[in-house]
Amino acid sequence: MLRIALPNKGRLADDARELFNDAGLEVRVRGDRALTASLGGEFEAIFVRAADIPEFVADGAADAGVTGWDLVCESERPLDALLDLGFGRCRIVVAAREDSAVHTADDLGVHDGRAVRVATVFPRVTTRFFASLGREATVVPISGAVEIAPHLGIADVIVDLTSTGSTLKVNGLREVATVLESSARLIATPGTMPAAGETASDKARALDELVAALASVLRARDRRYVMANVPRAALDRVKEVLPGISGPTVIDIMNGGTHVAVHAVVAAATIYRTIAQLKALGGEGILVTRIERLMP
Ligand SMILES: Nc1ncnc2c1ncn2[C@@H]1O[C@H](COP(=O)(O)OP(=O)(O)OP(=O)(O)O)[C@@H](O)[C@H]1O
Ligand SMILES: O=P(O)(O)OC[C@H]1O[C@H](OP(=O)(O)OP(=O)(O)O)[C@H](O)[C@@H]1O
Ligand SMILES: [Mg+2]
Repeated sequence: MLRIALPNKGRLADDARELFNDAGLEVRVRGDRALTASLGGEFEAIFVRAADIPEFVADGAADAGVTGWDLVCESERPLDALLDLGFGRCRIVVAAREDSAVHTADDLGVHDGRAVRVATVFPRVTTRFFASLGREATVVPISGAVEIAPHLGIADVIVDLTSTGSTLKVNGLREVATVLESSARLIATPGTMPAAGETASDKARALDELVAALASVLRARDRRYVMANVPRAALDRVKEVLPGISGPTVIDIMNGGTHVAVHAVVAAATIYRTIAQLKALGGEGILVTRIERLMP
């Protein structure tokens, strides 16, 4: 049995569950407050706080887990990061009061004759960041609502998460420097994956299957399957528009005359341009669909 720690609530919980469902590992919980669930086959989930997941996985209480890279870094535990899951994108930043004299990392020196005071829920990441700048800092550990600290006079700056920037703005704070870029990761207990030449244990094989299943869903998410009827005479130029994985599939159309059908996997981000280019080349009956999974 491979035990996977998933966030029980908060920013990462819904996306993690959706990803596992899409990968065919359906989270079947016995009610809202259940702490464990079967994911089918040899997988089971435990639901815990995102901040505790690095510890649980490092200790082997769970074999794998989904949590933020920020929390993995803060834990300072050795962990195998197996996949960037693409959601929970945010940054840990240094922020100062809008009316303060701190504008860039260069201004993070001595304040009123003493080291800068930094309020944060990330004391270790913060300590490492200031050490990397060669600056002294006094870390003021706080467990939440950090944004208020500079206004209470208990800190000069904060180190906290931001994504849209609206929380900083609402609290009269200005971003000064980026400390870390974060997103959700699949992590595993070190040593679970077999090294080259080692025979895989049942756990290692299950973990390998999990990584392959999640990766195939992530790969599919930013791609689309395009089908179109195009003039045979334009095929060379169509191939430039539809590179596909190994070039587009070209299919004869019954009574298609001068037209053939082309199918290809393309980038979702530029699909609007692909469609416009196909149209410009005489493409008709253009159809775009989502892909559930994509294995290279
Ligand atoms: N604004 C955000 N945008 C994107 N991802 C975020 C954002 N805030 C947090 N995250 C990610 O989600 C993780 C968990 O944050 P979340 O807010 O769910 O819990 P928490 O505030 O740390 O703890 P709790 O609410 O359980 O006390 C963070 O460590 C980070 O990786
Ligand atoms: O840049 P923004 O888009 O405004 O996001 C940043 C905010 O999001 C997180 O808090 P969250 O909303 O998770 O609330 P919490 O403090 O209860 O964790 C984080 O701690 C920031 O306060
Ligand atoms: Mg939060």
